Amino acid sequence: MDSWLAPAVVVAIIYLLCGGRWTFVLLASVAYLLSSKRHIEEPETKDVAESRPSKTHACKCGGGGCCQSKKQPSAEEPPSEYEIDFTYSFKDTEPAVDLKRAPKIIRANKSESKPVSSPFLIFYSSLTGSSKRAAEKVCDALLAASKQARLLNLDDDVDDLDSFFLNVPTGPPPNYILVLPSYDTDSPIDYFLEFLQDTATDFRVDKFPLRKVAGFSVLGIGDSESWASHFCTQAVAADKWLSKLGARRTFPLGKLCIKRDFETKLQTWIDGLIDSIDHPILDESNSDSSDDETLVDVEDLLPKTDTKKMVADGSPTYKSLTKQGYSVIGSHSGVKICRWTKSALRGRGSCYKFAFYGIKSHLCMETTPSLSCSNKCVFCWRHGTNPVGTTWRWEVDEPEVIVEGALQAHYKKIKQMRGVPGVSADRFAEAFQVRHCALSLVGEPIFYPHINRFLNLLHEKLISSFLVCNAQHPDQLATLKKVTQLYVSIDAPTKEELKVVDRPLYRDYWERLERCLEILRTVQSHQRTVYRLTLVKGFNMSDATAYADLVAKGEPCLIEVKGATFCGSSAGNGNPLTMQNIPFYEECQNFVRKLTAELKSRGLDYDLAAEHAHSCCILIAHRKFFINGQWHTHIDYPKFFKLLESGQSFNALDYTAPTPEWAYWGSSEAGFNPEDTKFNRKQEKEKRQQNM
Ligand SMILES: Cc1cc2nc3c(=O)[nH]c(=O)nc-3n(C[C@H](O)[C@H](O)[C@H](O)COP(=O)(O)O)c2cc1C
Ligand code: SF4
Repeated sequence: MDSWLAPAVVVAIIYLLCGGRWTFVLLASVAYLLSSKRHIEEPETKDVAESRPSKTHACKCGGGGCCQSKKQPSAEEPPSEYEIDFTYSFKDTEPAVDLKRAPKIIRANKSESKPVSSPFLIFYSSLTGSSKRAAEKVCDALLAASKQARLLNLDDDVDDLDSFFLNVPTGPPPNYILVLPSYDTDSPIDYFLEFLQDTATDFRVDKFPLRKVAGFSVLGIGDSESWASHFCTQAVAADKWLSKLGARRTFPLGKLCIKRDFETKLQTWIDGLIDSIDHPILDESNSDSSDDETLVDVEDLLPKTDTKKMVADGSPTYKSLTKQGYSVIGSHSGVKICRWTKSALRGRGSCYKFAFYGIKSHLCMETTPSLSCSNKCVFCWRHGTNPVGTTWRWEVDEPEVIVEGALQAHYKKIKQMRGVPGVSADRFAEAFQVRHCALSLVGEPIFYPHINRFLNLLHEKLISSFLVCNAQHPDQLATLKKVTQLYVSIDAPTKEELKVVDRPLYRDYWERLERCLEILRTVQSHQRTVYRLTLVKGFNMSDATAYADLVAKGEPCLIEVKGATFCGSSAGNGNPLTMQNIPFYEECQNFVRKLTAELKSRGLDYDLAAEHAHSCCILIAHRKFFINGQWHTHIDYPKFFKLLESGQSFNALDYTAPTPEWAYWGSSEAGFNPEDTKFNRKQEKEKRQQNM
């Protein structure tokens, strides 16, 4: 029947039955309509009840009851939400730490953006090579699966963590894979984790900067047999911090033990990763979602350990340093006998410091109370294994231990020179009374929290102090007590170039440098201050004008300009320099001429004072050191100690001494002491061959 005909017939019957009274007709009609509506709805309710899953349905939430109220997705219609246990990705690995709430369920929402076409950036860090090999395998597998993939060593290829872990490279959003070993001793990953943590807790930056990456996965490499309670802790922490920074986890954290079926499990993880690319599981639950209550804080995940040693016995860093002739003193200091000390013992000449300041190399000890540094300079050999950091996070040794330890280690090395041909008996005897300490070996000496007590101990022993700092620690520089000579390294004249040359860890590296120069001109103007410029061709030699600006800022007493030294091939040590970057002496001479002209042109009273051609080193001095027609760049050491002992305030001009003429800029000796024997390796070799 037509839908309108039945109600009309009903209304007509009611009208006739109630004798034509419209009120009754109206009430009866409303009652009829209501009852018929209920009748229409009832079958629908029944349909939904029939669609509920049966008790035997395989539920992804593990019986937690979530699906009781939700419609079950069909095969054609993918679910909009996944729930995965990310706590342990491999069932047979031991739990790394005693989790407070386990197993941890992370709820993940399906993202709009798919990482399918995203390029992969595979970051790794490796001290002994296994993580590097694993990362290469991941990379090869991705390339074989026709994905774009690029390997990046976090310690060498990534100069600026900001450009990947605060900002994201431009272009299609990349997918990050991190392959990380774990070390309970200090390792470069500690700095990486410190960086992630600082970024995540820095209120000045975007709370979720890594939302822009397509996704991330972490593969941890460790040793669950020897480090059961610390197994892969650093990878676990990295996984959590990346998530906290807003990155979405596309594949679960893998934790592989190098001693347990490593290759097979690595392959399984890689296969799973590749498989997940086309079926992405995107987890973004750590980014400020309301479900955060189910998550465990990363601090809770990490075992509470004591402060680490910067260089622990037996650690890869320790092995690397000792292999190169360094003696590690305590846990963060080092000493090494330099080639000039050996040369001076054999009467073959001292280093440029003898020509410029009167330091005899056989009386000099090169040491550092902090092997760690806040830069990764291109001309430094130590990349990859060196401790780095912006804050002191290690155990601290007492200065007495370092001074005594360094002297003993130095004397031990001198003793080994006893039988070397050509060693002068007099110089050999003198060498057991160190007179000068060059705090310039590697690392950053003023980073050491007790640097002032350390300097006091040296001075008490009448050992002069030549302290070189990297212009990144203005607070420590401002409170530094008197040193014999205070250096600041100026490795590039502009903000942009400094970033490339020094690869600084601090974001405000340029402001720090500027503050340091300001401190030299003001608070530390009583010191004998020196700018040290290390010239690297193609990096920092083009802009003499900008260097002059920096000289005007800090008004140093002296400017030491030195051509960079080649410290071996770039392979393996992260040093990107080749011989092409090492300037010839002539190029250094041209540079200092330009710089001096630039200084003079703006009324800054500096001039070329001395040179040591053999070391490719030139000294520019303020004209106040040109006294009575003679340069006075040398130091009267006994006077320095006398003034220090007196407690009175004094400045650089109070303990100067005349520079010998053979060290003058332009002299025929070009800085070579005429009393020493010039040793020409090539000629000596030829002579030996003729005598054979
Ligand atoms: C000094 C030292 C400390 C280590 N500490 C840990 C640790 O805390 N947790 C862990 O799972 N593995 C630890 N390991 C094992 C390394 O993570 C493992 O050897 C790994 O393969 C090193 O990776 P790499 O070769 O890429 O540097 C340590 C190894 C050494 C030599
Ligand atoms: S400041 Fe010195 S120790 Fe530090 S990275 Fe540069 S060259 Fe190496």
